[in-house]
Amino acid sequence: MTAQILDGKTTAAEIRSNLKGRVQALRDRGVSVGLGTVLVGDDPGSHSYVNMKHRDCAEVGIESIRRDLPATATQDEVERAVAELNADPACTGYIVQLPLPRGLDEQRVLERIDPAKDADGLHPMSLGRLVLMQPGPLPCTPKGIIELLRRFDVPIRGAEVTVVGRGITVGRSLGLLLTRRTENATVTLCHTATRDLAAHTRKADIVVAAAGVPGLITADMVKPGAVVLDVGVSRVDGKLAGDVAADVRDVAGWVAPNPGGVGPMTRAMLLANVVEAAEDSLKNAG
Ligand SMILES: Nc1nc(=O)c2c([nH]1)NC[C@@H]1CN(c3ccc(C(=O)N[C@@H](CCC(=O)O)C(=O)O)cc3)C=[N+]21
Repeated sequence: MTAQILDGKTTAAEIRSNLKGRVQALRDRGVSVGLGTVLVGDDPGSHSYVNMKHRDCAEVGIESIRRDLPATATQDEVERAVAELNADPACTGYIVQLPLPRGLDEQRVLERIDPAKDADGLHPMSLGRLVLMQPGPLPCTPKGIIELLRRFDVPIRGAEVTVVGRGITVGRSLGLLLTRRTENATVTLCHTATRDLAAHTRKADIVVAAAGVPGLITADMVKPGAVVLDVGVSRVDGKLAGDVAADVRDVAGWVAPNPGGVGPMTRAMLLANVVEAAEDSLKNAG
C-alpha cells in the first residue's frame, strides 16, 4: 500500500482561480489589489520564492510591487522600504521575505509593518491576535496546511497532531491554530530538545514535519495510515530535500509531498490574505 497524495499544487491552482473572481469583483467596485515584497540580498532560494509569488499575482490579477535591496542594505534602508509600502495606497498588503541577511534585525523590521498590511501574519500584533483567538491575518504556511487537510476531508477535530519544529512561521503558529475551538485538535509540539521524538510521532494521526532536517521522519516513526505533511525545506548538494524520508509513503495513509504539497498552498494563502484585506477594507468603508 502506498500513501495517497495531498496534492497542494492542484489545490492551490483551484484556490487561485477562486481568488481571481474575487479580485475581479473588487475591481468592479473600484478597489484594486496589490501585493508588495521586500527582498534583501541575493539568496537564490529567496529570489525564486519571491518570483513565484509575483507570477501568482499576475495570474490572479493582483498588482505586484517589488522592493529589491542589495545584500549590503542597512537596517535604515530596509526600514525605509517598509515605510514606503506602509504609505503606498496601491499596496494592499506585503511581506518581508525571510530570512534577512546577517546583521539586520528581523524583528525590528517586522514590527514596522503596518498591521493592516501584514500579508504574512507575522507582525507581533497579528501573532498576538492568533494567541488571543481574535480574527486577523494568519501565517500562510499554517493556514495552507489546514486548508489542504480540509479540502481532502482529513478529520482535524479530536485528532492527535504531532508538530515537529517550533519556528514562528510554521510550528509554533500551527500549534496555536490547531488548538482553536474551530479546529479542536490535540497538539504535541516537538523540537530539538524533545527526548523521544519517535514516541510522539508514532502516536499521531497527523504528523507535520517542519524542522528543516532532511529525512528526519522515517517510516518506523509513523503509525500505519497516518497523515504526514512534509514542510521542511533544506538544500542538500544544491537539491531540495524535505524532512520526510521516501519510505514513509509505504506506511502513511496520506502524504503531502515536498515539493508539490504545502509550498504551493503557502503561496495561495498569501494571496488569500491580501484579497481578504482588500475585502475587509471595503466592508469597513461601509
Ligand atoms: N516572509 C516570508 N514569508 C514566507 O512565506 C516565506 C519566507 N519569508 N521565507 C522563506 C519561506 C519558504 N517559503 C516557501 C513558499 C513556497 C514554496 C513553494 O511553492 N514551493 C514549491 C516549488 C518548490 C521549488 O521547485 O523550488 C513546491 O513546494 O512545490 C516554498 C517555500 C515561504 N517562505
